[in-house]
Amino acid sequence: MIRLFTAGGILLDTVVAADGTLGPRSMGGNAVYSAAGARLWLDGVGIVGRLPENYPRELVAQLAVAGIDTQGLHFEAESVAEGEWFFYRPDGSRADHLHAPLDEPPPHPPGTRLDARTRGLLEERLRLRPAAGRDFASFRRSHPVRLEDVPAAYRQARAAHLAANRPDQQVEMARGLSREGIGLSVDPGSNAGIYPAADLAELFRAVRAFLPSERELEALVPGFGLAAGLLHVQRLGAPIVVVKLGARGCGRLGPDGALETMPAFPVAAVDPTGAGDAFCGGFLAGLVLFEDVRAAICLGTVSASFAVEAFGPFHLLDTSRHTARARLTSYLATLDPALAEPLRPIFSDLDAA
Ligand SMILES: OC[C@H]1O[C@H](O)[C@H](O)[C@@H]1O
Repeated sequence: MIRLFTAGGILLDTVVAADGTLGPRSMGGNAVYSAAGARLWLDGVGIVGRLPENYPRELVAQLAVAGIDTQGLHFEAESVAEGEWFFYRPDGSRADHLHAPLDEPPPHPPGTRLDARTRGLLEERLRLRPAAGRDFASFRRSHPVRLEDVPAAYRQARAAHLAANRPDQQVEMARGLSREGIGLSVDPGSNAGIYPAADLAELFRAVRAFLPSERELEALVPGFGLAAGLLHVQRLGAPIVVVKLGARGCGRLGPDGALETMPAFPVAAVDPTGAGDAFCGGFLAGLVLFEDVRAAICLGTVSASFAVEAFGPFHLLDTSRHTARARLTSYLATLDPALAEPLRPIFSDLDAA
């Protein structure tokens, strides 16, 4: 039985980490990382998305072996010629919209630590090269995930996470799924600043939780800053709003209206790709299990901590629930006791999940 599903992109990513390490080409995409983040806590997690005809079938099979239901994945007749590349900078920012042909071997063996000059030249080369065909971003614009992609077997789910998608279809999915009684979390992604106001109002009416990054919140309500931005978005109608702050954790307005932040779990981060998505999946799993926002934040935080420990989603996907629970306990120990103590009895229910 599907309890929760995620919908969004399924891509092929290549990452150059902030320390210059070139990662292997990996399965990526916001739907994958958010599903992985949820699966860490729950069985019955499905994924909905559209894939190009030439997407490696073995990666989809690997996702299924890791416990994600893949009947919501649909292959299109069209192929993609170019994979995504991301370059992280030491300050945590990322250069994206960079692509290279999928049929070309990587310029250096994965695992190579590129020095600053080599890395800069590679980024520049990818930026300047003419496109050799369809990339994943344009594929997703032509083939957005749609409401009708959600299989009948998923319509009984308690919850769904709508990862960044073409805005018209994200709103359409939110409208349709909320009418069916499915509790939704939504990540606007980099489209945050381009939603027409009427669509945003409709989106906020349909969702339970709105989960932008700091940059996306700023794009939605420019110049407000965190606390006032969160208040403004909440007043627009989103019942729960949590802003993702990257390595600084996340924030929301507490019951007294003041900004309450919760830290990230400190790990040796290898690749931050997908951390925000993994947080969203873990967060929604937490809402399904506990109906408690702080508890949901803890689960999202732990999911994100595993996502950043390796390149690609399979380290997170291969993490056992036992290991996740142990990290949750360690995370609680990093929190202010006033915050942590009320959460301990809530998490004792995790054994039954
Ligand atoms: O944010 C992480 C994911 O979304 C992007 O679309 C990348 O593919 C990446 O895997």
